[in-house]
Amino acid sequence: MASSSTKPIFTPPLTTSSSSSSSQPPTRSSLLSFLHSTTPTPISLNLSRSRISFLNSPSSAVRSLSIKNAAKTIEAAETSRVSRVGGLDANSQETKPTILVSEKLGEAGLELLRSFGDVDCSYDLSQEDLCKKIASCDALIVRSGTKVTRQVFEAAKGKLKVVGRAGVGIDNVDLQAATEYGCLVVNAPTANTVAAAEHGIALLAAMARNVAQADASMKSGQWQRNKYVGVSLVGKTLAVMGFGKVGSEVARRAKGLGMQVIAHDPYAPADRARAVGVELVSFDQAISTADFISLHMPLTPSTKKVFNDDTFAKVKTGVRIINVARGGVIDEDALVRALDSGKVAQAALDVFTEEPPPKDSKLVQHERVTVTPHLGASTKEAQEGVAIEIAEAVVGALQGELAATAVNAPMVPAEVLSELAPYVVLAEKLGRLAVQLVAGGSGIKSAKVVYRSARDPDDLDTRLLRAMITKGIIEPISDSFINLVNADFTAKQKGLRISEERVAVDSSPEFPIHTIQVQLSNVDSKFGSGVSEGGDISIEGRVKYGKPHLTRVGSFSVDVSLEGNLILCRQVDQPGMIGQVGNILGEQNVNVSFMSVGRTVRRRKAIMAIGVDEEPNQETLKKIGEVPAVEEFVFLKL
Ligand SMILES: NC(=O)C1=CN([C@@H]2O[C@H](COP(=O)(O)OP(=O)(O)OC[C@H]3O[C@@H](n4cnc5c(N)ncnc54)[C@H](O)[C@@H]3O)[C@@H](O)[C@H]2O)C=CC1
Ligand SMILES: O=C(O)C(=O)COP(=O)(O)O
Repeated sequence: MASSSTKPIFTPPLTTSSSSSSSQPPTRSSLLSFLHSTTPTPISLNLSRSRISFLNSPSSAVRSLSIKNAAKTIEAAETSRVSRVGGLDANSQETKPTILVSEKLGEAGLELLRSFGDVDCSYDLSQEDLCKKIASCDALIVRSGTKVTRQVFEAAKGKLKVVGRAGVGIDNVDLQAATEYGCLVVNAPTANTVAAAEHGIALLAAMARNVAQADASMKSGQWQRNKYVGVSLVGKTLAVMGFGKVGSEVARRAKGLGMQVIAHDPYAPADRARAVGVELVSFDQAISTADFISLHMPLTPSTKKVFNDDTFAKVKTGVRIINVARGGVIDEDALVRALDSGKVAQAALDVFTEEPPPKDSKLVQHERVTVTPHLGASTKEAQEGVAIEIAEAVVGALQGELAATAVNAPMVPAEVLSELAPYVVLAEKLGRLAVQLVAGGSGIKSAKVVYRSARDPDDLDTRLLRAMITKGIIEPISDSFINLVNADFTAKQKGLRISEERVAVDSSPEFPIHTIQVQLSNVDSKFGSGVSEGGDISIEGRVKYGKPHLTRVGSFSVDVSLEGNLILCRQVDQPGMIGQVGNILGEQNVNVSFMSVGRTVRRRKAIMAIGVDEEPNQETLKKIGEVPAVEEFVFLKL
C-alpha cells in the first residue's frame, strides 16, 4: 500500500558540457513566476509553497507598454508596486528590486526604473566589480560596452532575473549562459533604428566626400582642394548586407540619394524588399557588383569575419565599405590588406572588433578610413527612446510579464497570455501531480502531453504550457529552478523528453483547450490506479469556471478542484467510504475542500479524490490506510 508521498528518484544523465558544479544553473524556489522570486531558496520537497506569481496580477499580464505611454507606465508601476502582495514588488522598501545600470541611459528610462526599484547607476565597472555587484541585483541594464559573460551569471547566484540590453545587438551578452541560469534577456530593438540608419548614411556621404580627412587637414592649417576630390553617390550601386530594420532604412534613404540599391539577406522576406524597391541578391552577386557595401547584419557565429581575404578578393576594385553593424563581421587585418592593395578604396567604420580599438590600430589610423566611436545609436532622440523601451521591458519582466522583446524566451503576446492563464496553472499542477505518482527509484525519461482542443493547431500556442508542465515535473524532484527561459534546456539536460500531441475535439473553440493530459511512460507508479490501460502514469485535467480541475486519474474519472492538497484513495466501491475517510480527516481538523468519487464498474473499484486544505500528519494518513476497504492511497501536494 502506498503511503504518503516520498521523494521519487530522478536520475538525470547530464548531457551538456556545462555540468560542473560551479557552472550549474542556480537553485531558486521561484516559479515561472517568471522572474519574481526575491531570494534564491533551495528547492526542497516543500511542495506547498505558493506559486503562480507570474500571472498573479491580471494587470501585469495585460498591461501594454509603449514609448508614448512612459508616464502612464511609471504610474502603473507605482500603483502595481503598492497594491500587490506576495510578489517581488510588494508594498515594502525591502522588496524593491535592485536594478543595476552599467552604462549611460536616457533620463526618462531612469525615471521609470526609479519609480519601480532601487536604481544603481555604476558606469565603467571592471568585470570583477560587475561580478561583485551583480549578486545583489535583480536586473542589469547594459549597452554595448558591458560584457555580460558566463562569469557574471555565475556570480549572480540566481538573483539576476533579467538583463536589459538598451539597444539592438546582444552579442555582448552570453545568451546560452543566461538561458541556463533562467535569466531573461530583453533588448530594445526599435528605438535606435533610424539613428543607426542616419549614421550609416552620414558615414557613406562623409567617406565619399572625404569630409573627415579634409576637416582634419584644414584644422592643421592646410587647404588641399585637389587632394580631397570625392566620388559621387548618384547612380552608384549600394549593396545593403542585412536587410533588417536598419538595412531597409538605409536602403530607403540611399534610394532618395539616387543610388541603385541591392540587398543580401538570406532571411528577409521578398515583399519587404519589393516594398522598398530593392532587389534581393546572393552574397556573391551583392559584393561583386556594388560600388558601396553597407553592413547591417548581426554578429553571429555565421557572420563573424564574413568579410575576409576571400571576400575582398571578389569585390569590385575600388569598392567602399561602411560598417555600422558590428566590427566582428569584418576580418580587420584583411581589410587593412585590401585597403593597402587598393582593392578597397575606402572604409567608414563605426564599430570595431575590440572597442575601443587599440590606439595604434592600423585600421583606425589608415588615411582612407573614416572612424567614429560606435555612435550609431547616439542621438538624443534614440537614447531617450531606447531608455524608455528597455526600462519598460525590464519593469514588465520584473513584474512577471513575458516581454515582447525577449531574446532568449518565446514571446507570448499579452492577449494569449491572459487567455492561457488558468491553463498555465493547470499545466504546472498536472506535471507536479504526475511526478508524485512515480515510485521512488524510477527515472523519468519521457513525458507526453496531450492537448484536447477544438482550436486549429495554428491558434494554439502551447510553449508556455509545455514549460509549466516541465516545471511541474522537474522542480519537485530536483534542485533546478525552471521558468519559460530555461524549461526546454533543463529538460534536455536532465534527459527528459517532452512530446506533445494535439487531439481535435468537438467542443467550443471559444476555450483554447478542453483537457490536458500528462502521461509518464516507462516508470513504476506508487499508486497503481494512476496507471492507464496503456501502462503509463496518466492524469488529465481541465479548466472549469476558471479553475484547474483534475478530471481523470489512470482510467478513473474524477472531478476535483486542484487547490490545496489532494488525497487519492482506491477502495472497494461500497457505501460509507466517504464518511469514514472524511471523519478521520475531520478528527484531525483537516478541512476537506472537495471530494469526488470515480469508478469503473459499479460496486467494484472506485477512486476517491479528496481535496484538503491542510497537510494531514502521518498518523492521519496511517488511519486512512487502515480503513479496510482502502486498497491504496497517496497524498499529493499541489
Ligand atoms: N552602430 C550602432 O550603434 C548600431 C548598430 N546596430 C547593429 O546593426 C545591426 C542591424 O540591426 P537591426 O537592423 O536593428 O537588426 P535586424 O535584426 O532588424 O536586422 C538584421 C538583419 O540581418 C539579417 N541577417 C542575418 N544573418 C545574415 C547574413 N549572414 N547575411 C545577411 N543578412 C543577415 C537578418 O535576417 C536581419 O534581417 C545589428 O548588428 C545591430 O547590432 C544597430 C543599432 C545601432
Ligand atoms: O543597438 C546596438 O546594437 C548598438 O550597437 C548601439 O550600441 P550602444 O547602445 O550605443 O552601445
